[in-house]
Amino acid sequence: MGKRSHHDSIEQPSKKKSKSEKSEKPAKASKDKQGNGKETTADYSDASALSNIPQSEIDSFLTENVIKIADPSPDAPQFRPLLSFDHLPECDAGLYAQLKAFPAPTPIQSTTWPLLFAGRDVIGIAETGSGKTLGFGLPCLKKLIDSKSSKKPCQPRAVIISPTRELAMQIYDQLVKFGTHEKTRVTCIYGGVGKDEQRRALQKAAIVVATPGRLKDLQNDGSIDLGKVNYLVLDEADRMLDKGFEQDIKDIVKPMPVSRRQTVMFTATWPRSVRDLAATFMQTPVTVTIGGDPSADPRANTRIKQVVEVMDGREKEGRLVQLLSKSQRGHQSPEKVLVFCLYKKEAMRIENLIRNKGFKVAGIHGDLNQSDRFRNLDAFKKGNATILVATDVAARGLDIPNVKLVINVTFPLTVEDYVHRIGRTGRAGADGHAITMFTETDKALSGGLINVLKAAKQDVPESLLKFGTTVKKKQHDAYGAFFKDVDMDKTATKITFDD
Ligand SMILES: Nc1ncnc2c1ncn2[C@@H]1O[C@H](COP(=O)(O)OP(=O)(O)OP(=O)(O)O)[C@@H](O)[C@H]1O
Repeated sequence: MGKRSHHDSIEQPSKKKSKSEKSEKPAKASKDKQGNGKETTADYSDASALSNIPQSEIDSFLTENVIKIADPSPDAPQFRPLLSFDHLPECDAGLYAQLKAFPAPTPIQSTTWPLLFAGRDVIGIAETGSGKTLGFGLPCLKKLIDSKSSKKPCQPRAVIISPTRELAMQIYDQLVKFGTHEKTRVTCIYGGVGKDEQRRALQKAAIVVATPGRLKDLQNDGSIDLGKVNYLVLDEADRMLDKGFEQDIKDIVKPMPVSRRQTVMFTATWPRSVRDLAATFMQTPVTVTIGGDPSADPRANTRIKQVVEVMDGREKEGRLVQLLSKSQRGHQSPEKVLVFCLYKKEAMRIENLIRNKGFKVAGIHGDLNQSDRFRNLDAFKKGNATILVATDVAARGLDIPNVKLVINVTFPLTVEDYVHRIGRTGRAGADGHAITMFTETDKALSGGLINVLKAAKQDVPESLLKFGTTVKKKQHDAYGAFFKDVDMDKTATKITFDD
């Protein structure tokens, strides 16, 4: 059987056979145009150990992991997913040393790595906690290590943009951990702290991880020149493309050369509302989806047990204390619990309530200064505080070990945000548990929530069904950007984005 026939099981344009299918030669991306109008310097082909694997094994891998690869370039070379770290292309500088801690690439890594090594633009959609950071991070480091680029000051080659400061730091930490030899060439810039040290670090940075506001600031005052960027990542891409960030992203991307830039977008949720805008930043991107149809409703990680409790708003605090007592006092060591609120003022009130009940609690929201935000998150990571009360600033991307339970005290503004919030538990193959308090004021989102529950084969309570199953076409232009239209806390302040 021809080695390319695995495309039968994945979404591909049917018009023509690719060049590699016709020749039956191993697929290879080179300095040639790739059928997508882009010049790349990538040189990638399947490793011989990978080429020798029977096609049936590749097909089983794609089917079992429900992997879809949609490539709009029929003539572009196609590659096999990497089934093992042994299938990675050669690279100097011990880039792969830290991978020994893991048994194998996760499906999103297996499938997107070859495409990224080959220089393609990629949209990667996979459940929360499935290793997307290394999915875009490892090819980024490899590109840097392989390049013989000059080390001009303040002209980074790669930019990774993240919606929050904590997530930017987490991505930075991962890159430094894997790219030990390049660590001095990676830097992280975000708002809420001084600019001078960041300007100094930019002098030798080849990879910059950043939040959009501070990156734009430093770009505007001439501290950074993005004209040589050839690898751009939007992590949490749907958030980065929503109305709250759209203009910043457009401004940041403007000086980056289109023809040589590889653009990469990763997320767990990919609503229709951002897809057209995404296309304007990319050139014939390959869309890789793990675990389901990208056009369906947002999908939660199926290892998370989701429970929705419909109640009156006045019952929430009593129920919260009850749940926390069970998780903190019924065990030898208290479980780590993440409690989500919608508003900053609400988060502060709930944090005080929990503290007054004698639990070890910390908080994270936009009204805290940055050092408090980092300190409190760290206390939770280390277990010095076993409960963290957060706004949606902690909903996306944060990889906190051993969070056993997520409690949503107030439902978020979108079902996508719900999927990200509960995704703070059940990471990297672990099981998780999420309990959501749902009131009549949230009923506009009942249809979307019901679909998320059903898709993950979770129980849907009768009391939730009563609110209706209709899904509104468009919920909000910007997740978390608006004041919720509910008079539950008059002093609550709007959730703002990070700079
Ligand atoms: N190949 C692998 N095998 C096992 N664990 C892995 C592998 N790659 C990464 N991980 C671990 O999985 C955890 C989750 O990874 P990561 O934070 O990248 O998830 P994510 O998909 O970006 O999640 P989110 O959608 O919430 O941002 C991390 O602790 C990471 O170290």
